[in-house]
Amino acid sequence: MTHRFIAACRREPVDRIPVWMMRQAGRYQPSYRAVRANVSFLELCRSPELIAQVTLAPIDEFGFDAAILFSDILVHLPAMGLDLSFEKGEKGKGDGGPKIANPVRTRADVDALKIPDPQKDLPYVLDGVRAIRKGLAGRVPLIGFVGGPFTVASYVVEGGSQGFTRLKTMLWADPKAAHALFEKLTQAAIVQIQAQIAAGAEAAQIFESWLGELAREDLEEFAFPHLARIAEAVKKTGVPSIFFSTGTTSHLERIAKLGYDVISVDWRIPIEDARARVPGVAIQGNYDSTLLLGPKDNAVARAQAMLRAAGPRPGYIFNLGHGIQVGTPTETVKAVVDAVHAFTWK
Ligand SMILES: Cc1c2[nH]c(c1CCC(=O)O)Cc1[nH]c(c(CCC(=O)O)c1C)Cc1[nH]c(c(CCC(=O)O)c1C)Cc1[nH]c(c(C)c1CCC(=O)O)C2
Repeated sequence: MTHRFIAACRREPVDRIPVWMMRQAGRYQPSYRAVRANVSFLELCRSPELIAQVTLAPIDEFGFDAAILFSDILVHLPAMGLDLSFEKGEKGKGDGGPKIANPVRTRADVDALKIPDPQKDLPYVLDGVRAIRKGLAGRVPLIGFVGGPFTVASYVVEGGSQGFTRLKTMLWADPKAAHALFEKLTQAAIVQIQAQIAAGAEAAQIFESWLGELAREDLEEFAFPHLARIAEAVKKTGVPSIFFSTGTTSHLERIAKLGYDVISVDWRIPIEDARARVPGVAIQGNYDSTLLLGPKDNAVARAQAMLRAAGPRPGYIFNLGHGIQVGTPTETVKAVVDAVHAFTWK
């Protein structure tokens, strides 16, 4: 029988509303922090056994309807020739953000980038996918993922989480270099997502988190053509595709034409508006993750209100508008997941 998460991606009727949460494996969980006490973030991403362990933990703990591969949108950068590390954050707060010691600034830097070979360069990701599928034993589907070209480029050009000014300046000052960079990052995304699917991923999410930084004409020139190619590549494999971004709901109708089965929206749009504006795709979202930091009863009530607003029409997946935050109480996550599963319109 088709699982309710896959059914919702395809806009088919479901027995209960499927729910998962972006970053559902992470530092808000004591079990994750225990694993990270002994290994760095990149060591964790490179161990198939640990990948499987941390991916499965939130499924067992909260009963989510989908698992998401534990990895990162930047894991392939060393294979492209970039010196990636995750900085140590403040003591007791885990690692800080990503750092790239040799960021891409010129056309020559772009030309030097290699396209990764997932079998050779990222075997631990694919072994991780296989280990997760084994551990899941068919309980819920596994989502594979890659970063979108604009979002990955922002780290590659800025050298870390330092905004978008350098990358956007490159668009105007050297558009040929920018196009060449997006082209390489698109190819890298396609080979990775295809390899994850071949290894057993049953859906694919594209994290284009920072797309809302671009104006419409720049989206048309530098982003949408690449994102449509990634959608096309996933479509050929037969698994459902999910497109995630933030700050982009003013372009929702256009994004719905990129070829993805599901569009993940943030909390800046009422969920009923998102569903009404693009009835030809499934919608995922759009709960404000900060609500999970507040009182549990309010978090549950707001989840129920969102479901009422989303309405009974097939093609809806409960998720957050962006990732779950450090400090989120696990009891609140459990209460919200249970409330989604208990919800009916009758
Ligand atoms: C922008 C981005 C990155 N990585 C990712 C994105 C896009 C999604 C988004 O917008 O939130 C994607 C990502 N990163 C991670 C996942 C795992 C799957 C999941 O549970 O959703 C996914 C899907 C684990 C992670 N990726 C990272 C962590 C924290 C690392 C730790 O354990 O200390 C996790 C669990 C580190 C990371 N990785 C990245 C940054 C900026 C940081 C530092 C910020 C932070 O610490 O939260 C790059």
